[in-house]
Parts: sequence; structure tokens; C-alpha cells
Amino acid sequence: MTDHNDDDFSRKTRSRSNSLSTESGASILDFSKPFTVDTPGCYRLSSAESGCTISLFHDVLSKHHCELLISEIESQGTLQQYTSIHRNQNHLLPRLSAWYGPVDYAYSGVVMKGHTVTDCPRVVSAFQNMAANILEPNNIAQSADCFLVNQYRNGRDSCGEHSDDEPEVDRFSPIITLSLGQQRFMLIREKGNPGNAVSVKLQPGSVLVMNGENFQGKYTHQIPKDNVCSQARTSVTFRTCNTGFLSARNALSSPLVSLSIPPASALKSHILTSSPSVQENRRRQSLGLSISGVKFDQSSDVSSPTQSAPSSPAPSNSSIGSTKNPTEDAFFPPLSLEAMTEAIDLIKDKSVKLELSRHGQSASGTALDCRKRLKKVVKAGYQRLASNLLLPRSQPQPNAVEPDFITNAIETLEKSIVDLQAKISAQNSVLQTLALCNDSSKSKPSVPSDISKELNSFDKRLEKIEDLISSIKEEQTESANLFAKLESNVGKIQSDTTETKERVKSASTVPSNTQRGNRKPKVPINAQRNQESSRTNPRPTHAKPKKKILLLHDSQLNEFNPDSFSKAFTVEKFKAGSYTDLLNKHLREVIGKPEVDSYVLQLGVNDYRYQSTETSLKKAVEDCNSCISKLLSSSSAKLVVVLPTPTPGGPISSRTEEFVRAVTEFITQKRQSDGTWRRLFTVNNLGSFNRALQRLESSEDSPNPLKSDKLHVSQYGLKKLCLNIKYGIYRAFSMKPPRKQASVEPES
Ligand SMILES: O=C(O)CCC(=O)C(=O)O
Ligand SMILES: [Fe+2]
Repeated sequence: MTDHNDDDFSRKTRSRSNSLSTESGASILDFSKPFTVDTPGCYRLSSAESGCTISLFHDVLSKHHCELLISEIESQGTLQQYTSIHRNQNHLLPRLSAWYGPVDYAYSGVVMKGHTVTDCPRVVSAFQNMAANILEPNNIAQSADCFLVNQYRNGRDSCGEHSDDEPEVDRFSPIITLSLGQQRFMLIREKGNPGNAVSVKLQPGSVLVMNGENFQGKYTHQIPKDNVCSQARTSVTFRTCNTGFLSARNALSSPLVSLSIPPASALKSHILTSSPSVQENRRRQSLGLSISGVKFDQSSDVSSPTQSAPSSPAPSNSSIGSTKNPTEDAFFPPLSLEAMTEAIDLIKDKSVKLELSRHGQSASGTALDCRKRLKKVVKAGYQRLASNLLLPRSQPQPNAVEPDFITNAIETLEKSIVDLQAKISAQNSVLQTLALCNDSSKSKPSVPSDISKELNSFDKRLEKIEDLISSIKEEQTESANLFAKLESNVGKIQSDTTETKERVKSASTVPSNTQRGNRKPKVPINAQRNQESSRTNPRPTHAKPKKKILLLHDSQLNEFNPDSFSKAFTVEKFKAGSYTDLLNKHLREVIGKPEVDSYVLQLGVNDYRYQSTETSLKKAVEDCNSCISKLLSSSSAKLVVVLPTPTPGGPISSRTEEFVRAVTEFITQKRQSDGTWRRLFTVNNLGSFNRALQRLESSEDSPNPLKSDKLHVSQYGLKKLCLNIKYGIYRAFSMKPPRKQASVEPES
């Protein structure tokens, strides 16, 4: 990986595995549609089809209120920079975080300690206010019993692309984000169709709600780095815990679970001796389960069978789907309640000591012990949960425990334990039969050997299919690379051919006495210079479809005739005005244009030039950033950015230069940190502009020498500007321009 520096690894990992599991093509929220204003102050983008909605509420909290919340959170001293583990390496997350909830919160290698919700009464009452005043009137579920705080110290801090789909979080409840401090952007994209994206501006005091069944299964979100930001942003994300999952997880992975070891007398007969099949391993991995079973025999020290004590040798064939390295287990998908049930089903052989581990914690013992413990832990968990619950306004006693609630929960659990017991004993008998078959395969070869043969051939076929899939994948990557190379070669060959044809054509118009027999004619320099104008009767090119260029221009290029531009491209003009006009008025229309191979974005300097201050420069760069980010994320087209050139009407060139410098610097940084920005190419006209200026100023016979702030693009030349743009486009497509580079004013 080249683009991660201080990026958030774990989140990237999660997002990748998520997008693999999504059916592609299921477009749910059409981000090209504008946000609609439902209720005053509430902007919504929603889909009736899926019920998924993004809602944005502005000015929910005043600036003063925001500051109070930030200081309450900061005074807790809970914010810290967590480390995630990725491929056995530690990575500091690029932000500070704190988790408030009834349990610890764990995802991909990060375990966050659960702090007490009620320690932040202002946050709690802010949520209650939000619930009453914005969630309820907009039919958004008002549940939340935990919250995650993220603090982005400046624009270099970020949160990688991910979905909030940890099993700790109830997937039916909304994710509600309160933004405090510096404004940042959140990029929300559809999984499997990242072009369907929206960048939401999160102003201080605003609330963003991602809502709808399985929203997190369908979309990702991220807070990208933003070099324009120098101040801190704090976000508070309210969520609802998945209580069923949490209690089951606590029961099985709490270090408090102390489990007795079965008596030695019980430890003999049926032992799983074969290593698990590929299929079985995969099934266990999909459960997010790491189980290592250690075989007991009567000679071993039963009190510490999983320790590496010399008296308890762990035979290599006794490891069932085990993960030797505890950190690896953290990267399995998280456990759901069903997975836990399955896990309990797996714990059945009393002669096998099982060790369950997740997030670095482990528990071991038999199913029976787990069940007992489960009941106790769940009861305690519910009590703790209830006392930490953010009760809605109507509930007068935030600490009151609803006795029915607990009783009911326990009753439900007791019922499910009975069910589980029945399941376990059914599974036990199946397993015993299997174990017997396995053990006595020599004496009773008939049925078991059939099964195992079939299993074996199944495994083999599965392995073959796996090999096939991976080789197909490799081939695909190779072909893609080859194709890209071929494409650029075709481009080069095409432009070479055009050039040669032009040469031959112009040479043949030169008087015949320059030709010597069959020798190739020398091309006169004039002929090359004139080739643009000599295309009165162009021959049709049939090698390759032309690239479509969408020229987003401001008033400078009004006069420009796209037909005369180049043979290799078709150019469509779109008068977008300045970058802020483009951003605010035309972006959706532009993004909606089909089959564009490259945008050319002419950055007019107007919006900045009229009020040249440090803040307006920052704002200008920020707007350019949004504009460019949106264009880049909305398609895979290239983007040629034409940096500003002074325009008619008295622009002051030092300001333009200042702006060009800031934007260039910013783009250079972005290209290093964000791969998508490598599709961007810049055209800087200032070098040729300044040279034109020098020529004018030094020409003595000029009747009215122009001063720097009066020279404008008409003197500099529309033609030159277009030529520079053309060479920028050729560069973007790694194509050789048809004319010799030397005849063109090089870019500075
Ligand atoms: O900071 C934010 O607004 C979003 C944070 C987030 O998505 C998360 O921590 O899951
Ligand atoms: Fe998130």
C-alpha cells in the first residue's frame, strides 16, 4: 500500500470485506438527486424503495452549546489515540476517540474501554433534546444507549472508509452524528458502486442521521483528510447497542468466566482426531470463531491443558480450526447472536477442552459451564445496561431499573437456553456417531468410509475450485494491466501515425524537385507549423473512438470553438462559471453527463480575487478541493485542472499567482495522500503568460506598453491558452501530441 501513511487500517479492512459481501448494482440512494427540504432546516436524501435516508439538520446546537459539550467531553480525560492491529502491526488511528457505553466496544483489532454514559450529563441532555425536537418530529427512532466520540485534531486527522456494522451496534437503529468544532466533510458512498456518492458538509452544531434498515450494509462513510482544516472537530455518534449480542459475547469471552475441567475419567473415548476440512474451517471463520481444542489424555495434566506446560503436550492434530496467533482472530468477521448459538453447538465433546477467544480475551471450558455463566452475566449486563440507558424525556428517573424488563429478558434467555440444551444434545449424538465412525473406521469401514470418502472428494473439489478462482483473479489483474499498457501504446501509435500522415501529406504539397526517387521526403519545418491550418479536408480516422472531453469553463473560453481543438478528442463545452458556481449550481448536471473520458476544469479565480484575504484564500482552496473531490469521486474519468490565468477587467496578477501557488501546493499534497487524485493533471499558464508580459514590456516600439495588472488573456492569447490545455489533455492520456513539443510554449 502506498497511500496509507497514518490512515485508519482497520476501517479500510472492514470496508473491504463488507463491499465484497454486497450484491453489486443494487442502487438504493440516488446521490445525484438533490437533498430535499422536508421540514424547515432538515435536508434529506431518501429512497422510498429501500427506506434508507440521510438527514441533515443545521443549527441544532448553538456555538456556545457546542463549546460546553466539547469541554465536558475533554474534561473527562477519556479521549485517547487508539492503536489498531493490522497484519500483526500496530497502527495509531489518526484521531482521538472515547467510547461511552455499557460494555467495551471492539472492532478489527481495537478494543475501546466503555466509559459511563451518565458521566457526560450534557451530552445525554443534548441527545434528549435532539430526540424530542428533531428525531421525533421527523419519524426517526429516538433510541440510543451509547455514544462514540471522535476528535480530529486538525485536517490531517481522518476516519477511513467504513460502515458502522459492528455486531455491538443494532443494525436497525439510526446512526446519529452530532458535529462540534471545525466543519468537515463526510463522504458517503454506495458499496459496490462508489460513484454513487455524496459529500456532506458537517457544520458545527449540525446533526446527521443515517437511517433505514441495513443502511450500514449498503453504504460506507468516511471523514477524509482535509488539508484546509487547521482546527479541531469533535463528533459524537449516538448508537443503540445490540443487547443480545453483547450478553452472549460477555458470557463467552469475559475473562471472569472460570470453567471447570471435566474429570479425567470422562476424558477418553471420542476425540476429534482429524484436522478440520476446508469447508468446516471456512464455516467457522464465517462465524468469526476461533476455537482451539486440546486433546486430553489420561496422562496429561488436566488442570492446565491449554498451557504449554511439558506435562500437557498439545498434539498437532487436535487443533480444531484454531488460530495460533491471537491477533489474527481479531480479523475474523464479528460474531452475531446466531454465531454464538452455533458456537455453543460446537462445544459438545466433553473430552475436549475448548478455548474461545475474541479480541484478545479468552474463555475455556465445556458447554455446560458456559451456559451457567451466560445466565449470570446476562442478568448483570442487563442491569448495567438499564442503569446506563439514555431514557427519553418522559421517563423521570434516568437511573430507575424496570424490573419487568429484566425479568422478561431473563425469561427469554432461559427459554433459549433450554432450546440450546436440546440442540446441543441432538448435535452431541450426531457428533458421537461421527466420532465413533472416525475412531472405528478400521473395524466398521462400510458407512463411515463412504461418508469420509465423499467428504474427502468434496474437500478436494473445493480446493480445486479455490485454486481456479485465485488463478482467474490473477489472470484478470494481469489482463487489466496489459490492457492499460496496450491502450496507452495504441494512443501513442495513433498520434505517431497522424503525425506521419500529416508529414507525408504536407511533404507531398511541397514542389516535386525536393523529392528524390523513392526516398522519404524531408518534412519542411513550415509544413509542420502549418499542419493545424492545413486540415481543410481531414481524412476520417477509424482506428479508435475519440475520447470525450467535457470542458468546464468560465468566461475566458466563451469564444473557443471546440471543433478546431484536436482530432483525437471530441470536446463538449459547458459554461460552468467560477468554481463556486460549478460547486453550487451545476455539479449534479455535470456529473450526470455520460461517458466522459476526461473533465477539463478551468479554475476561474473570480471568487477569490474580489476579496483577497488569508481567510478567503483558504475558503477558495477549500471550494476547489470540494469541487475536485466530487468530480473525482463521481466517476473514473481523468481531470485536467487549468489553473487560473489573469482575465480581462483588471485582475491583479500577484493575487492570481498567490492563488495558483496555494492550489498547486494543495493538489501536490492530495496527490501524495489520496490515490484518486492521481487521475488529476494540472495546466499552469502563468509561465507563458509572464513571458508574454515580458515580451510586451520590453518591446520598445509598443505604442502603449501594458502594465502587469492590465495585461489580460486577450493579449496573452486565447490560442496559447487552448494549446496549453490541449497538451495537458494529451499528457493525461499519456499520448504524444501530434505537433513537436518544441513548437509549443512549455508549461512553467
Ligand atoms: O466523525 C464522524 O462524523 C464520523 C465518525 C464515524 O463514522 C465513526 O467513528 O464510526
Ligand atoms: Fe462510522
